[in-house]
This record gives sequence, C-alpha cells and structure tokens, in this order.
Amino acid sequence: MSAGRITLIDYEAGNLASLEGALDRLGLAYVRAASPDQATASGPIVLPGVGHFEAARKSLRERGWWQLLPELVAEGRPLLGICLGLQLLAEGSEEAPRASGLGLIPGLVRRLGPGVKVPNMGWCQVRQGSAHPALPDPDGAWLYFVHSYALEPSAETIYLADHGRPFAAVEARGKVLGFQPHPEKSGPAGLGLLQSALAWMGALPVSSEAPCN
Ligand SMILES: NC(=O)CC[C@H](N)C(=O)O
Repeated sequence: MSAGRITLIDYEAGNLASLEGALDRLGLAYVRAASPDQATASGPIVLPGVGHFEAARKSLRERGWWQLLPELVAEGRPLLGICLGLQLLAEGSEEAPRASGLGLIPGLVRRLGPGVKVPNMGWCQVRQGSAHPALPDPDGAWLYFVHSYALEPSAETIYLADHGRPFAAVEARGKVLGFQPHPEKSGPAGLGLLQSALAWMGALPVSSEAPCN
C-alpha cells in the first residue's frame, strides 16, 4: 500500500470544507489539489462531489483529473469517492445518459424510486453486504445521505441501504472505494468509517510528519 498524505481533489464540486473538517478531526495529513501537479506522490486520493454528474465530469476533464485518475489507480494509488464522487467512478449514470463514468467500479448509477421521496435526504441505516478489510460490520449504523441516484448493488457491495429498493451504500473494487453517504456528515459513526477506509488506504497521520516546517 502506498502510504502517504491524502490528495483531496478540489474541482469546485462542493463538500470540501466539511471533508477537510473531518480529516482535521481525524488528524490525517492531506493536501487540497486543484490540479494534478499538486497531487502527492503517494497516499490515497479522495474524490468528493456534490451536484450534477455531467457538470462534475466536465470540471474534472477541464482540470486534467478525468484522464489521470485511471492511470493513478493502475499504478496502485488508492481512490476514495464520496457521494457524487462514488457515482463518477461507476460506468455511467442515468443522471447523464450521454456521459460515461470512469468505469473504475462496475455497474450503473440509477435513479431512486419509484414510489419513494426523491431526493433521499436524511439518515438511513446501512447493513453488511460483502465483508471487506477496509470496513467493519456497520452494525446497523445510521449514515447521512443526500442523493437522487445510487449505484446498483452487486455481489461485492460492502454496505447496502434501502430506499424503495436496495442500493450500494459502499462499494469497492481493488483499492477503489466509494461511499454514497457522506461519512463526514454522519457523526461519530461516519467519522469512524472514514478513518477505517483511509487507514486501509495508507493515509498518514499529521503526527508522522516533521513537527515543524
Ligand atoms: N448530493 C449530490 O450531489 C447528489 C449527487 C447526484 N446528483 C444525485 O442526485 O444522486
């Protein structure tokens, strides 16, 4: 595992401040990277995301991240997608039928429903799907969601949630992991899961770095 500082991708697609607050509370070292040349040489990459699939995809392409992320993953860099960040890792989304996803996690992102309130904004319980070394059994944890679309579940789905039908709340392939909920907005349970996922990915604590610089 390539241990190192977290590269937090800043492509003006929201939820950065709350994510930085969570990383600060967890005492994890990170850099906010607006462009690929600001990425760290090792360590996990975090792809946040709030908003529309196609707008986020366009913003990532314009900044050079869209082309680079598959290369970094192929080199063994761990990648964590959060909310829209997870959806962008999939093969595509019904939110943007003409735009493909990164395809780093198989499956399609489909609209929630029918017959349920959309967007799903609030707390949902997650349940264990397939065990994974990055995360513990969620033990009925409640996590915070804000979404209208969700990745269809697979045999590898780690955590499942239900909103009219089961969907993948957390999915992984290799060193690529994605959360549909916002762990940084899900209280102590969310912080704990974020810490588990990033520790598994080799994120370094701030304390491991030079005391002063
Ligand atoms: N909170 C969001 O940005 C949601 C992502 C996506 N647009 C969805 O509705 O599922």
